[in-house]
Amino acid sequence: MLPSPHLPKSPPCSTIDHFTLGHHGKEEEDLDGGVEVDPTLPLGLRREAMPRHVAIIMDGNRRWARSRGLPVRSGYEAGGRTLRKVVELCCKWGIKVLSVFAFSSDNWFRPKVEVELLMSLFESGMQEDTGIFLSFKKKVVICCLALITGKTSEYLRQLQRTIRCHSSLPKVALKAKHGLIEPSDIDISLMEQELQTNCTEFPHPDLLIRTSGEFRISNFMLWQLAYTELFFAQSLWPDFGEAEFLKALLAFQQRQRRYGG
Ligand SMILES: CC(C)=CCC/C(C)=C/CC/C(C)=C/COP(=O)(O)OP(=O)(O)O
Repeated sequence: MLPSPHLPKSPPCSTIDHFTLGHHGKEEEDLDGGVEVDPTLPLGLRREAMPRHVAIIMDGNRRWARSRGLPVRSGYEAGGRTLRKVVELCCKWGIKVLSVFAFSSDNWFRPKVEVELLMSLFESGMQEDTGIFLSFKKKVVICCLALITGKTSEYLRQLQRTIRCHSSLPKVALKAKHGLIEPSDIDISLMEQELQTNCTEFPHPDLLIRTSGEFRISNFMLWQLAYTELFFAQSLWPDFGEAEFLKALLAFQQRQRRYGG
């Protein structure tokens, strides 16, 4: 991965990279709560061709706020409301895993007040009874939580009954350093075993959506996105709604996936 021009050698502290929500394989049948899968899908959408894992770069929250003369806080809050709706739609339409790019290591260099605001949004988003992830109740898996400090980490510990936290960082380098594997053992299949998204049934996103008219994947899930179909939406994330989500899914269902073959 190319180093970010803005990123110093070590970020001020470890980071939430993304939230991945989804079923944890075999436990699926034991789970209760949450939004029921709707037996009927919107017109044109085919159940058998639904992406199992959708990833989203929720871009454009601050621009949304600025364009309305609102404080940045309002943009993130509106973005949070959009996420709640999208989580519900995923449950309803039978999308099993959703990953969202919530906070990248570069985001630590935003104004302190913004960082704190995002952290507090994550906390409220994870409230068991009211949070954004409620509709995935007892089905939530959070990957890539690396040593979050302070209140947020304490909060996450309390939620472990319903939310499974995975904080493992890639361990391949350490294994090699400690002589547990030879450098020549490091191949694609070994790297695949270490993916943090392996805590879900479907570690690789089928579809990536980025909002706000930007055509980049930035540093989001670079390994997992190798064969992912990309969809770029013009709307800013707070304006992204059911119609545009549907458009992305319909476009995905038209794609021919060849995986390089
Ligand atoms: C619980 C939970 C996961 C809540 C999610 C809250 C949320 C919408 C987070 C988005 C974070 C983020 C850094 C987005 C990038 O857009 P930007 O606003 O930086 O975009 P812009 O500056 O390009 O407009």
